[in-house]
Amino acid sequence: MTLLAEDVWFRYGRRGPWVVRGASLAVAPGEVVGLHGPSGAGKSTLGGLLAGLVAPSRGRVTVDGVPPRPDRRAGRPNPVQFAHQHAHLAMDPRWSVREVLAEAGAGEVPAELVPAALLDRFPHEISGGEAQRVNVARALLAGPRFLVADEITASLDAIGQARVWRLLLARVRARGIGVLAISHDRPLLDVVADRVVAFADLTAPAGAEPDGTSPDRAITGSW
Ligand SMILES: Nc1ncnc2c1ncn2[C@@H]1O[C@H](COP(=O)(O)OP(=O)(O)OP(=O)(O)O)[C@@H](O)[C@H]1O
Repeated sequence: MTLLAEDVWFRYGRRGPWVVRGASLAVAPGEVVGLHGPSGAGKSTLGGLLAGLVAPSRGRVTVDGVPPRPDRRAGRPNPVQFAHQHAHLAMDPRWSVREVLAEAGAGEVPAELVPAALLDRFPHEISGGEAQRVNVARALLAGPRFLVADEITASLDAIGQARVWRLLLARVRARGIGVLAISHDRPLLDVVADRVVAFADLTAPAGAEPDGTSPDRAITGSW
């Protein structure tokens, strides 16, 4: 079972600039792949495509040959879970942390990620770093085969980052979960990932646009 993007193109709206331009990428079970690139390059968009949150305009994203999506009839969550960069936005503000986690799945919640004192608080009552840890715990509770981890420790200090990654890596290695770790922090990726891919290296050459879109409208990293 491999998470696979094959010649994936994506743009927001029918006439927007291409944000993802012919990207191909594979994540194997148990592998941690780093995705590095400047702010605004399109890393989160590609992460969302790999998690099935949005569909490619062209190309395919598959897990074991089928697009990643939940199987609602069988009650199975999406095999590719997405831990969102903007953790607060990914939580229902009316739900306590306990409810957010219970909805994801049953199982032990690592206290190092979510201390018991946080469980009965609501999203607006926890910090950005705490919200990121709740989101990581939630993604793990869903029992994923793959995890897209989008800047999951950006709101944490260095010690907090190290703790979350140590715990996460131990769990994903034990369960054979493949991870796409997205960050603009290259030194962090060099430590946590088995290999690091530069977003720019996933970009098709100018002139390869499927419908002749002018290359100068393509986004290749805005900073
Ligand atoms: N929903 C949207 N509608 C229109 N454009 C969008 C949308 N989401 C993102 N974009 C644009 O797509 C481009 C890529 O955004 P994306 O969030 O994927 O980049 P990123 O590399 O993850 O950036 P960062 O590191 O700053 O999070 C940006 O120019 C952004 O403005």
